[in-house]
Amino acid sequence: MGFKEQGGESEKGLIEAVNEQAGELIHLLRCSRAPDSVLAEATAHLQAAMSSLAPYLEQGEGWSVASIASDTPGLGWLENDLTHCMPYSPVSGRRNPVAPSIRMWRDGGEVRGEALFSATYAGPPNSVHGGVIAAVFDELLSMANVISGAAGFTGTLTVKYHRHTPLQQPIELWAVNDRNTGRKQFSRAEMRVDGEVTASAEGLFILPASASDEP
Ligand SMILES: CC(C)(COP(=O)(O)OP(=O)(O)OC[C@H]1O[C@@H](n2cnc3c(N)ncnc32)[C@H](O)[C@@H]1OP(=O)(O)O)[C@@H](O)C(=O)NCCC(=O)NCCSC(=O)Cc1ccccc1
Repeated sequence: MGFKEQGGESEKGLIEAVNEQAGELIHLLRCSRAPDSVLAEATAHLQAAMSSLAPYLEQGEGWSVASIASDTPGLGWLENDLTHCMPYSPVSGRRNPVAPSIRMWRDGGEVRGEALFSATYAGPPNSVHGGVIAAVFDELLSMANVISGAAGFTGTLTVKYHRHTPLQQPIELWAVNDRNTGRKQFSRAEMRVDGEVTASAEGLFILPASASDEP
């Protein structure tokens, strides 16, 4: 996988803006208790929006089937925005409305970031769903691999849930690639709240035997 560095700010075009709005829509659907008349009105608006978009649905091979951006020249990632190379990711993609609010950046040989989970991602009361936490770790560990020079497939992901990870509070993200041995990549990551670890993870990622199998 040939990631290359790019300079400048990532452009937030209409595609990212409309996805941000759709994310807010998901939040409103998940958290509001609107009367039937309002739900019917909202449904009509949504059907109109779906009718507008449907003719532009892409099928088969192409950018829409991968979280990695084949429409981003060179699969570029930015030092201050590691999610740039996976805009369609369900975990961090700004062109995917199901993704929670996540930023990740490079800090030397480590990945740092911040996440804020709305009630859309709730599991236990006031807490982030454990499966969502695992998904974020998968992405975070992958980013630690990316900045080490290559990203393999997740082979084994081990998550330890130390305490509840709260909703609606900034969650500090951290990850590092410890070592690469042959085709194996070993990485660690943590989520912290006010400096306290709420969850940690270890990942063993496997680089493909041939370049044609790259993730
Ligand atoms: C590629 C591989 C993981 C391994 O297959 P092969 O290449 O044929 O492996 P081979 O048999 O040649 O063994 C080589 C060495 O590796 C070891 N080893 C092998 N497997 C495991 C293991 N599971 N766990 C631990 N170790 C394992 C094995 O013992 C051997 O060790 P040895 O040399 O004897 O010491 C394959 O099973 C697969 O595709 N799985 C599905 C992966 C998948 O779907 N993941 C989720 C989606 S990706 C994602 O989400 C990340 C992402 C996010 C965003 C964007 C981008 C990425």
